[in-house]
Amino acid sequence: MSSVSAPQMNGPEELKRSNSAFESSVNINSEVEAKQRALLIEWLNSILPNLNFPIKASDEELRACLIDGTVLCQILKRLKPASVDEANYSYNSSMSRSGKIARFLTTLGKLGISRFEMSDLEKGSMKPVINCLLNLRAEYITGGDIRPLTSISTKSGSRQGDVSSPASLSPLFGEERRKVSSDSQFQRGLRSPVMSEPSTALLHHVGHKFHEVFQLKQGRYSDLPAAKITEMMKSTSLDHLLLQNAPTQSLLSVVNGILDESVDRKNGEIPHVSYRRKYEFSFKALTTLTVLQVYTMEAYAHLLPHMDIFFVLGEKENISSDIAFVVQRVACLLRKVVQEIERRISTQADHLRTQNNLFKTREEKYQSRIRVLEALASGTGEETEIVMNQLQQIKTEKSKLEEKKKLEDDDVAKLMKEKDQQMLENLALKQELEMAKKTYELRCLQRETEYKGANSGFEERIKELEHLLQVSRNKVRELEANSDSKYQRWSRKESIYQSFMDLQHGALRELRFSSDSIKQEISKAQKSHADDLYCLGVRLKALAGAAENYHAVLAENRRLFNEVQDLKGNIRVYCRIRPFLPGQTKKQTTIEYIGENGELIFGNPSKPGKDGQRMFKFNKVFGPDATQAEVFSDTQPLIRSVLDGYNVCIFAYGQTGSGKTYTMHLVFWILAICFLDLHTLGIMSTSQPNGLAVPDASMHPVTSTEDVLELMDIGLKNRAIGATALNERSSRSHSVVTVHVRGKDLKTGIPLHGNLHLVDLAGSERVDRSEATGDRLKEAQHINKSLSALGDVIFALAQKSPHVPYRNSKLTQVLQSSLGGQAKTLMLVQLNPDVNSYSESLSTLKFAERVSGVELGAARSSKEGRDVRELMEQVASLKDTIAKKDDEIERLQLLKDLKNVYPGVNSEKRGLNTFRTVNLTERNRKGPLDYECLVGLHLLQGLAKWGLKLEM
Ligand SMILES: Nc1ncnc2c1ncn2[C@@H]1O[C@H](COP(=O)(O)OP(=O)(O)OP(=O)(O)O)[C@@H](O)[C@H]1O
Repeated sequence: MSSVSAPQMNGPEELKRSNSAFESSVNINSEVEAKQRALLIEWLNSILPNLNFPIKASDEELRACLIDGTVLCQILKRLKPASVDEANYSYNSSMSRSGKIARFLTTLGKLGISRFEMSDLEKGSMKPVINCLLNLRAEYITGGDIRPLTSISTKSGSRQGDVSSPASLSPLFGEERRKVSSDSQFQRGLRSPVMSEPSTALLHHVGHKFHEVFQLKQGRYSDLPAAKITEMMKSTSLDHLLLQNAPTQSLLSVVNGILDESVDRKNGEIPHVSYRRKYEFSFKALTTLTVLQVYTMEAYAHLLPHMDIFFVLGEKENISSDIAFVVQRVACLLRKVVQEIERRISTQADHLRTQNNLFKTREEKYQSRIRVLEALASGTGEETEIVMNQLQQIKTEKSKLEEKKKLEDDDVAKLMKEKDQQMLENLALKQELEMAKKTYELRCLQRETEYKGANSGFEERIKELEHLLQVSRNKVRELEANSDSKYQRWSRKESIYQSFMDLQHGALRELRFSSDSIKQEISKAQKSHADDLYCLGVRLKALAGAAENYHAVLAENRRLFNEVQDLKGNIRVYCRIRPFLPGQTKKQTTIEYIGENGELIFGNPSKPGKDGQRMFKFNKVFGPDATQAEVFSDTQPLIRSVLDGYNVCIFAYGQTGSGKTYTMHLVFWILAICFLDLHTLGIMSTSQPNGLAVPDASMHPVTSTEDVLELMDIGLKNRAIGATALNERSSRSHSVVTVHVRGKDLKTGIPLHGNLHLVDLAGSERVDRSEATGDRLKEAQHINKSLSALGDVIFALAQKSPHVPYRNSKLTQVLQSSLGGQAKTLMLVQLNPDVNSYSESLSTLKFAERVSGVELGAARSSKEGRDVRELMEQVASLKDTIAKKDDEIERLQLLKDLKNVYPGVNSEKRGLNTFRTVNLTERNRKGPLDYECLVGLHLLQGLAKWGLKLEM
């Protein structure tokens, strides 16, 4: 550095030139870019003559030229045809744009030339593209002639006579033509009066150097020895520049170039925008060398923080030492520039001081001359005075001019200051504006994105809403149509209802009127009705009393009728119809009608109509629903007459399985005293001393119900029972229970003796139906024979035949006293309603009909001394009583008819039908006779105990 001579500053002229250079350097980058672009276009035109691209084309025009990749391919084809063959590519129109560009970039990569991105060619700044192509140019060109890229390594072999190369090579940079060429350009730039001109060349040159350095970093760096780098850095033209005593602005341009290159080559890793802005700002503001120093230092200070990036990259690629070297070299260069600038500033200061001294000396010289002239002037008289005056005038003018000049200088300085300040403010404002613009753009972008997002959402929403609106409009239309139609309907209905209401109101008025009149009528009717009701109540009371009497009279009538029957001596016949048994499936009945007064219509199912019907009449017919109690209540008076000393015989007759035992069962269990199994009896004697018709029969005194039951058990065990096809437990024998009652009339002391025969006959059966065989057949034949004998006896009695064949069977012998004497006889005819038993039932009914016609003669009690006349009188009085009762019945019948007209009177009927349980003990005490009849008492008490109710 000591060898560098001080720069020759030509005072204000140099300063003015510096100022203009500073101003022009504000646009240095754009100018540099324009020149680089022009250089590139010039080169392109030279290697591709057909291109003929305008030199002053803009970035965008250049982009349009290069973007389809064809020109790039042509460049490659021109520069490196081998690459086309190697890759076997054909650069023709069929290849896609991106394919061509990619190929170009690949080839660049192979050549170790830093590439641009595809996006750089498509949009944004074209600077990376231009730099890349300039690098390509720098790799091989010498003045528009093609140097094959394969010979890049042998740079010394490049052609002489490049347009850009100087005539003579610099002694410092003479090793490589390319470098010499660049350096020569630089030197030429230094000699140029325009400051920007050499700076462009310098920038390009220094940029090229840095490009090499950074290109090594990207690709071949590791292959390059450190010594080579040192050599490269040493070979920079900066030292030369300093040695050439280049203007300060040139130095600054060099620094600018170094910084630009370093920043550009950092691939955007360094925030060069802010750095450059600050740099430019400082650059523009530099009006003095002091400021220049500040700028340089600041630029350097800005560069330093980014240097660590080199180290980071270096560490990554194990090249830290080399990078560090590069950075140190850069720092060294910058330091040199700074030192040079400092030196020049101090030199300028010295120069200014020297000039100042010179001006002062000159001023003193002029002053002394003035003084000499004054002295001369004072000694010459008038002329002198005139001269003096003139001199004085000149002096005044001069001082005025000096003052004016001073003022103007002050004004100029002030204006300069203001101008600088204004510029600073402008820059600050521009910066702010830029920032604001960018922020605004960013916000605009954000807003636009948001707006787009929101807009699409809104559009969808609007569509939905429009759809909904449409739907709701349709609905509204429908609803309107509906409501219209409804409104019309309703208005029609309203008018109808209105007229209806009017009618109704009219009708209501009429109704009210008629209701009032009806109310009056009703109150009248109520009054008369109450009167009628009162009368009716009175009548009803009378009727109730009469009805009660009627039933009492009816009962009495029946009793009297029975008594008449008894007096007549007829055998009473009660018919009982068995219900269908649970197992019977065919439920076709032969019984067609059962009357209250003993009528029975028996029908033949095979002969429907009146032909198949036959009517029978008995004393009483019990239907299938009749209970045991009902049957017993009708037979009970007959049993009671035993206590009056009468002989009573009750026997059940009917086919097998028709219910004989069922009916007699209850009576047997209570009344039996002696139980004779006729089947086991031997020959009977009719005149036994004990009054029994059956020999071997024993008499057992009983004092309680238990005694009777015990005797019954013995009898049942002795009775022969067997199963037939018609009855599972068929009684295979006749059974007779005889109750002997002995008593005494307490008034007269006359002894009384009555017998009760309860006879359960064995069932009559058709042998073919009962499927009896063997012993059963013999039994059946025997039974049928005895029954037939009974039939013969009955027939003889009915015919009033002089001979009654009692002796034909044991049965008829046992029943002789009951059938032939003055006994009260009741035959219970049992019927099976099943149609299969039609013929048996018919013969049973015929037999019963014959029996009912048998007159046994008037029954007589054993009360001795009662003669016939007395009995006849009794009959006569009874007939009278009956006649009276008949009258009474007629009267009551009338009342009954009246009651049917007024059914409300029925509540009284219940009292008439009430059953009363017989208090036998009390009755016996009140009765005409007081019996020592324990058996009868127990018998009836037993009935009461079993809950039987007897209608009295
Ligand atoms: N009124 C009735 N109510 C309910 N079941 C009855 C009635 N009459 C008879 N039966 C039933 O019919 C079946 C036959 O009755 P029962 O043995 O009394 O006949 P039967 O005439 O004595 O026969 P058999 O001459 O063969 O001894 C029995 O199972 C009995 O319980």
